[in-house]
Amino acid sequence: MTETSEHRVTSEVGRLRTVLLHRPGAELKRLTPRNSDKLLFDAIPWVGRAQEEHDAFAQALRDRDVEVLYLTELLQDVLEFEHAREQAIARVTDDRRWGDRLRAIVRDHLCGQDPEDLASVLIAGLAHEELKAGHGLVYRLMDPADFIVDPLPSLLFTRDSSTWLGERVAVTSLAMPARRRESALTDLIYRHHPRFAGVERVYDPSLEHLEGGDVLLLAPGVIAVGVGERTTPAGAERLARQVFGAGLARTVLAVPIAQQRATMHLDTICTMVDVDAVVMYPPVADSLTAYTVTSVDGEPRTGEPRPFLTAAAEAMGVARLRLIDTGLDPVTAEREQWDDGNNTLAVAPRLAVAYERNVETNAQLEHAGIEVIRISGSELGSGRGGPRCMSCPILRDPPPGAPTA
Ligand SMILES: NC(=[NH2+])NCCC[C@H](N)C(=O)O
Repeated sequence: MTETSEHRVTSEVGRLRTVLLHRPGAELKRLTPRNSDKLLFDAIPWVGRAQEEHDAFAQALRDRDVEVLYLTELLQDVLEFEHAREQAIARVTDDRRWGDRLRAIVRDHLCGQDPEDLASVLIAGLAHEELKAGHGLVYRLMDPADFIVDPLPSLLFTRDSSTWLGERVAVTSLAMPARRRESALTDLIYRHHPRFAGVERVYDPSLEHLEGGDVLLLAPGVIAVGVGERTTPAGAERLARQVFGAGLARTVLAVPIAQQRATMHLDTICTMVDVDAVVMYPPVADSLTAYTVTSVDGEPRTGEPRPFLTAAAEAMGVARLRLIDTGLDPVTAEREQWDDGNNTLAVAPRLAVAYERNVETNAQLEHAGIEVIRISGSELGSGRGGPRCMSCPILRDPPPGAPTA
């Protein structure tokens, strides 16, 4: 592809032009106190309000001339194509819990659906009572509160199931069982949607676990990858091998993070708001380390661990990375980190979307010269994700040259 490519992302902060979002829908209505843990939500969201909040988020982006693509619409588009429908149905019916009889019934049910209804099952799942499955053993012995097809409430966080590196898409390999099927949908979209015809891949769901929330494009050619609850060391090593092979990066920084829910991805503790500035959770700012991985004849070579901020600045070719703290005091910092105060989405250098509730962090950002576009996220945040998690940038302008002093 050329200069005029419609898909290219080389940094976290270059002017955002196109983004993929998922407007939450019926899949959130599936959440109950019984299943929310397994489905990775910390509270039961008020769905109508979550949709309003999401619409306001999308509008804030459009107001800054960002093109917003919706995952559901792209999925419905591709489900018009027979071969894409077949793949989608084959993938969703490949479930060992079912047995042949239930599988045949589900397949029949799905084959009769139009693209809208099929997309809806693929995203919101299929409840026991929604299928008239006759008297087969598997169906009858199933707990009626269980799903035949599990819903995907975390699809809202489009950052994780695919991520763009240069002109290539990485369709990721999600670690949590509740989310694995998400990348079957992004895979389908990138494989069949005319908008993405000819796009090459740099990662695939069959590879080692890697989630987009762990991947930060610190600067053109420099990628940080969090290694923790979601991305494994093998996933980071594989990513390095893939990006070196494709000529997409010269340095990958593997950054170990605590294997906890609060820090499930690197972007829960650190996001970029300028070419040389990050908002970061203070308790980790000094302790975070990075293993610098470089390419020696195409093979990843790993150096000794060093402080993340030093290793990052050096790889990026800046004198230092400016640090903006989450919160003011340790307790506020912990609360605001939990509520995704670190999880900002840069629309351009020094212009970022953030949840309004993180009052202290947003004040710190403004104090440091960052313009903050505040959105409400009381319901959206119940799945533990902020503006960065909820967005997959597809096109950004190249970032302006990073200052060297
Ligand atoms: N990039 C992120 N931080 N994504 C947040 C994902 C939240 C989602 N409920 C999960 O637990 O997987």
